[in-house]
Amino acid sequence: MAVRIEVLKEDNRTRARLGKLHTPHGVIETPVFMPVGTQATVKTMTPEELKDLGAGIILSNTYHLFLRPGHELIREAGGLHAFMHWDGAILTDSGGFQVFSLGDLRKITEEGVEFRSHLDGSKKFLSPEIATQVQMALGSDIVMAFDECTPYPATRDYAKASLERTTRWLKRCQETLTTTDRQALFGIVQGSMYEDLRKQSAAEITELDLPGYAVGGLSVGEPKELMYEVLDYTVPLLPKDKPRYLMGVGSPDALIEGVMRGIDMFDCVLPTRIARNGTALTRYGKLVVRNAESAHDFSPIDPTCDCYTCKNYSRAYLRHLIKADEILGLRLMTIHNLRFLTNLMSEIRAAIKENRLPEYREKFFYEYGYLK
Ligand SMILES: Nc1cc(CSc2ncc[nH]2)c2nc(N)[nH]c(=O)c2c1
Repeated sequence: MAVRIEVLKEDNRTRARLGKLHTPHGVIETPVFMPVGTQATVKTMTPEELKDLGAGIILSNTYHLFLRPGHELIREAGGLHAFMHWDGAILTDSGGFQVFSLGDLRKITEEGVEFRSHLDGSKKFLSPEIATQVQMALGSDIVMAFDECTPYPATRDYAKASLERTTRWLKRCQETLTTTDRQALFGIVQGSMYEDLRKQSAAEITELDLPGYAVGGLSVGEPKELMYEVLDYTVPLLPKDKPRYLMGVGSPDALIEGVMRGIDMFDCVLPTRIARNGTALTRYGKLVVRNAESAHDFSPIDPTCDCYTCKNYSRAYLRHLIKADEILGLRLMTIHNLRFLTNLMSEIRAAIKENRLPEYREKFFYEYGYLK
């Protein structure tokens, strides 16, 4: 069954949409934040805990699983859903981004990318064909095209050559997929921070009439205001009847700003990563639980939060666990941060439904400390 979005409502004052993302592994309400499970696990969480937290779709990574344990082993296990005991939806990133940010990059050619594994330094090669075949072996519900995430900053010439190669690579991904699997392929718009290049990339990508489109090449170190500016002119170029996915975003404020600009899907490693080093997300801003100020604080991270951690544990205890490098600390902090984000997204969906998203943003930003 194809991946498709059912847009239930378009906000009357912003570009926000309320929708349902239909996938072979369930229907997910949008806008949605997708937890990241890079190595076939959302670190420290069992699939049952993820479901309890409200997660319906998670991300995993071609690059990592290709290197270890290998996609053939996962195919042998019956695919990624069976291998990791997750019956919700899975979106897999194509590996391009990770090669640039993780592997010891050797070189990019028209054929693909040669690199050295970050695990053992051995020479590896990923191409649009290989990245697509890996994702088919994993059996993911949403397959991301093999793209080059144009680094920031980039010259116009580099950005133009890069987006044009990404388009050629997308066509090779599409040719690799069978007709049925093509219904899972999302294209990725590049073009760095140049409006005319974003227009060109969007035109080339949307010509292929894919089931969904991602805005790539953002959240790569540029100022947030610049990211929002690029979204302002890029998102309207994407078809309204297809899901829009902003890759690698983000923090609570960026999630709200992205929804206002018409984004349906988000993912970011930060919430789970900062949880493991003792930082909690709250509606009042970030709380660094490991700091001394929490040592004698026997209140929960956030008294308004309904998560298992906030209902049963104090900041003092969490600080102790994190300082003592206790595994339970990693788990309790992750539970809180993921629940915070699923609650944030459901509050955003309610605000869209009730025509009060701009007011919700104002209130959130004021409480969160963004509007002094
Ligand atoms: N910022 C950003 C983040 C990611 C990783 S998204 C992700 N993969 C695994 C977890 N999360 C990107 N991935 C691709 N393929 N292209 C991009 O332009 C891009 C940009």
